[in-house]
Amino acid sequence: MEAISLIARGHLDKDVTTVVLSFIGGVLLILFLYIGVKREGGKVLCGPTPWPVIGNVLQINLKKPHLTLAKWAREYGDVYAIRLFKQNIIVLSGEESIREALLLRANDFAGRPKLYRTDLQERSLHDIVWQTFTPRWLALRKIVHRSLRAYGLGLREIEAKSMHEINRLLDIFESKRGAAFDPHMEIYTTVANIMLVLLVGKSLPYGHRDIYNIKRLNELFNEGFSAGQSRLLDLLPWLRYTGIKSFNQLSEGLQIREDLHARYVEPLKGSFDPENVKCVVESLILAHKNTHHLSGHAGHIGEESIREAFTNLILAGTDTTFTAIICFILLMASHPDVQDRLRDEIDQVVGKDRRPTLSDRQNMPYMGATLFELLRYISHIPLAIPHCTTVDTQVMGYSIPKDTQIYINLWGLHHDERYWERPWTFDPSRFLDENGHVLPPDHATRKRLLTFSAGRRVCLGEALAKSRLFLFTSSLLQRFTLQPDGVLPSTDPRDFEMGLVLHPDNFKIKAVPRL
Ligand code: HEM
Repeated sequence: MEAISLIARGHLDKDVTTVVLSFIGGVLLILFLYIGVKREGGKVLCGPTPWPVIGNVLQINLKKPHLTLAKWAREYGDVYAIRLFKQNIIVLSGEESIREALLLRANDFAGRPKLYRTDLQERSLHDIVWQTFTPRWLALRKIVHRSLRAYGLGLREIEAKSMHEINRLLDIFESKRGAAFDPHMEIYTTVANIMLVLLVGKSLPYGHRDIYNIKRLNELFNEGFSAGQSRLLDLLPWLRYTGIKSFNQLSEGLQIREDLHARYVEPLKGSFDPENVKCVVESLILAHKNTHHLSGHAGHIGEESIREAFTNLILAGTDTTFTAIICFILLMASHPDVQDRLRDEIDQVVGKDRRPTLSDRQNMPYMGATLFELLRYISHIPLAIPHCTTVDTQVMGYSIPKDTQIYINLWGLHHDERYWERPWTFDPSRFLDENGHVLPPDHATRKRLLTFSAGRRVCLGEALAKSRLFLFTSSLLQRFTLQPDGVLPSTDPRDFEMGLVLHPDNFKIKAVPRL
């Protein structure tokens, strides 16, 4: 204060005046940014204090942002704010805040943020995953869901389409005769093939270049759309001129995607027969033709949407399930007690003379509990996909303005000590009651498991993913004992590599035949 009054009276020399004024300006700027982040109206939002200009960027582990966000949830609570450069993001971590946002205020939180990465080639205008909450998106999601149901979600369709591919995989495992091998590419091929059959009506031979192309595209988009380093491209789009890796990854991915469209989507338009629709892409072509008269309106399915839906589904439907199966194998090899108990259950319910079917699920509670625990423990889509508010709204008494970006911290929710005893222990029994039955869906523990998220943006492939996981895992353990080859990589998901989807390190396995 004394300095200010000296300046006002002109008693300080010019240099000192400049220093003092700069200091006061700096303090005011920090206060301004601080208040900007913390006070969104209503209750005052807490959060790590942002630095001037860059916000919290340097305080976050950009390789594993979910670890930092979970740590901050313990410090600042279930609703807190962070700032990345000039962008405010609200992080929801607790059960109450996530359920209120996604279920009670479903429409308010159903948007997707506008990001440089998803706006490239206007993809966010036509796809399911990144398009924001509009009547047009609703119409597209409804049609894709309906066609997934028709060509993939019915029990008979899934079983027929999946078991053919799974049997091919099991024969490859058998051919290894118990020797150690790396199962990643074989499993990836099987999962991708089930999606291809569903989407375009055909599968590819093992080793086909397009399986590698789909895998490469998945890797590129997985890194390119994570909440980690590649996020910088949204905040500072000019970085694309600096040769930044994430921009090159996106460009390469977009080219592979074009090539896949040309080889798998375009030919179906030529051979399309409206009387004999056999797969999801053909049913979208039919919807495109049937909605032609609505051109320019919400209900119209454009050509771009057919292509984008193909990309969304082949990517979302492959990497997520592939990673869950790989983690299952890794956990079985390191938890022989769980593996033995599962095999006993399979032997008892299915026996050895037939393959498991989806109708066996209801009689296999330990398998059900193990798959729930797998999805909780690995939480391999740790921050879901960013949401965005569509109107001025609130959660747990905190006011949140329209167009605010929201992170749904599933990782934090699934490893929160308030809800899960020993959250870093893999323990399927937490999903069983005292009689050995799987906890019912309305049990508090089940309601806290939100691996597929919830509400308007809930995963479109939840039923498909759960069915395929059951068929894969039960068929695998029916025929093989899974054993480690030497030292396995860490099974602790905190060590997994970050992307939109987390992955463990590669490993080899022995699949010793049982039958
Ligand atoms: C274990 C397997 C899977 C897991 C854990 C998983 C999880 C998720 C999660 C957390 C989201 C984000 C939801 C949100 O933003 O709140 C999501 C979205 C989505 N998933 Fe899955 N998923 C899996 C498998 C699949 C499969 C097999 C398909 C394909 C049929 C699929 C298609 C989608 C689509 C299209 C979206 C975007 C939905 C939208 O934005 O409206 N997923 N998934």
